[in-house]
Formats: sequence, structure tokens, C-alpha cells
Amino acid sequence: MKPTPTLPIIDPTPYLPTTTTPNTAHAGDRARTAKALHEACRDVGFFYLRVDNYLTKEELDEVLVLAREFFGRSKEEKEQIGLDETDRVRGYQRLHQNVTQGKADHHEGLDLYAPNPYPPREQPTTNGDGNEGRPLRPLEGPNLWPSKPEQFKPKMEQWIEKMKVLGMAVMRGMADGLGMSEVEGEGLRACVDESFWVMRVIGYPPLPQGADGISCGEHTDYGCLTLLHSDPTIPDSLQVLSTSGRWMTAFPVEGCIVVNIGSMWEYWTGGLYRATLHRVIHKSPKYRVSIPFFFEPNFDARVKLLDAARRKADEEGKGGEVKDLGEKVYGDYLLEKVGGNFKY
Ligand SMILES: N=C(N)NCCCC[C@H](N)C(=O)O
Ligand SMILES: O=C(O)CCC(=O)C(=O)O
Ligand SMILES: [Fe+2]
Repeated sequence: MKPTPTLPIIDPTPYLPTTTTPNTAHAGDRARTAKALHEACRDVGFFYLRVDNYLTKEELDEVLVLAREFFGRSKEEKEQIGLDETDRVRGYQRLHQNVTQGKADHHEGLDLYAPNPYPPREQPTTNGDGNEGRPLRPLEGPNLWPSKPEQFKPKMEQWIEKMKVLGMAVMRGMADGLGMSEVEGEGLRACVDESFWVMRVIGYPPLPQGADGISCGEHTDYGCLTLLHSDPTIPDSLQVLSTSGRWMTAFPVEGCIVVNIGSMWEYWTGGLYRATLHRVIHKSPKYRVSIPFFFEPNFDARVKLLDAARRKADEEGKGGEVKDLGEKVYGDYLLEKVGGNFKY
């Protein structure tokens, strides 16, 4: 018998764009989704999002199959798109090249990012303004795509487009969940409308039996929303720290992805919403693949306490818990974090 899900299941459908504009979802349906999002973000920072209305079974399956095929290829082939020494973050990472809290993670991965985040005048040029030949900065390089399997790039690009729309829909729901006005909601959307997204394609060989080890060390995510699609046949790899201090398993639920919020939501809500610690311990014998899509703020977004978060906390008698954490520029925060992620 399948265990009962330990995290809430939320349906984003009332916030998803439809072919008829605007979305004619019943206000009551939206309110229900918005309330569920608020409670999940306040209480756990993790939830399941129903996506079987939005993505076909084929779409859900094929990206995982392609990821598995890519990791099944030879070391030499994968190393051809190995992390570039110049931009230092985009590309393939061999087993143990990822590091969390100073310890090597037992996974391999491919990291893809939104295009170059720097304004055009700061890009390397050849037009005589004195910048020729300067080395690429972190995050400035092109994505490194595998040429095989051939469908990898087009299908992953489709997935990215779908995840961007889904991320925006969840953000709309969260704005309503905080009781934001139309103008406030627009302000929040303006922070994410050019999302500097990240997508990781991760491969987890089983951990060696009888030895300590960790597939991905405990961490919180950096940005806004993590939309995680993972192999639904592997039950028990992702663990989430509950408020009672116990690790609980977030096993895959058919037709759902797992969503959690990142640190930027702590800045926006003064800690009313939490970026929850999680980790991966993958012991079962099947090679596991997962594809987290990080729907993040714009690279230059200034993230600071929202009036709506303070109002909402006061309304719920939690005003005392809200602490103004100051302002963070998302790109600065990301650069601080990614610097320590790899052994080159
Ligand atoms: N873009 C995000 N959130 N990536 C999460 C990666 C977490 C593990 C990483 N090695 C770390 O040390 O944080
Ligand atoms: O593979 C997973 O289940 C989670 C991966 C993760 O937490 C991350 O990459 O930030
Ligand atoms: Fe994570």
C-alpha cells in the first residue's frame, strides 16, 4: 500500500493560462488554491503540485528517459561538455564534483541557466570599447548541451518553457495567498518576469552499501520556487526536515511534482515563509534521475520585505515572527552561493 502523502497536494489549474484570456477560473477555485499555497509555504515550505492537467504523461516521462540516456553515455562523451573553467557553472559535472557544505555529493549532473545575465554593455565585445579578451565572468558562458541523445535539447527546452509558465502561475497564486493588491502583485511579478532560472539534470547512482555517504547534502535552495520532477518509480530518496526536526521522505506522487521555496521568499516575507532544509540519500539499487527547475527572480531583482507579508502575519497573530532581513539583490546572492558548489 502506498503511504499517505506527508505534504499537501495543491492544484494550480485556476492560475494557469488558458486559451481563452483571461483565465475564467471561478474566484472560489482561485481562493482555495491561494489559501493552500499560503498555508504550505508558511507551515512546511514544501508541497506537491498537481501537473497532470498541464503536462501529458508523455511529456512527464520523456524528459526523465532522456536524462537517463544522457547519463548512460560514456565518460568521455559527457566530459566533452564538462563544466567550463571560464564561466565555471554551466555544463556537466562528474560524480563527486558537486560539493555541499564542503562534502562531495554522490551524483553527476548537468546545469543549464537562463542566458547571460549581464547588461549588454558589460558583455565581452570586439568593438573597441576596451573590453576585448576579458575572461568570461561566472554565469556568462553559453549553456553546454549534449548532442546525443538528439532529442535532449529540444525536449528540455520545451520543458523549460512549460516550467517558466508554471512558476509564474504559482507566483500569482502566492501573491493572492498573501492578500496582495493588484498593484502589489504587479510589483512582485516585475521581480520575476525575466527569471534567471536554473535547471539541473541530476543522475544519482545508488550509494555504496554499508558506507556513510550522501547523494546531495542538506541545503536550502537559493531563489524563489523549485519545481522538482523526479523518477516516480523510486520511492525514498528526497528528505525534508520537518518543523519537529525529523527528516521525512517526500516520495514521488503520480501526476505531481514536488515544489519548495527558496531563500528569496524568506526575504520577501521576513521569515513568515521558510526555505526548508532538504537532502537526498539514494540507496535503492536503481539509478535515479531528477530534474529540478529553479524558477528564480530576475538577476537584478531587489528582494525585500513585502508590506503584504507583514499585514498577513499581523492578521494571523504572527507579526512578532516577521523580521526585516534587509534587501538582497538576487544575482549577488546567487553568485555568493554558486562559487562554493564545485570542485574543478
Ligand atoms: N540552484 C540551487 N538551488 N541549487 C541547489 C544546489 C544545492 C546543492 C549545492 N551543492 C549547495 O551547496 O548549495
Ligand atoms: O534530486 C532531488 O530530489 C533534489 C535535488 C535538490 O534538492 C537540488 O538540486 O537543489
Ligand atoms: Fe534543493
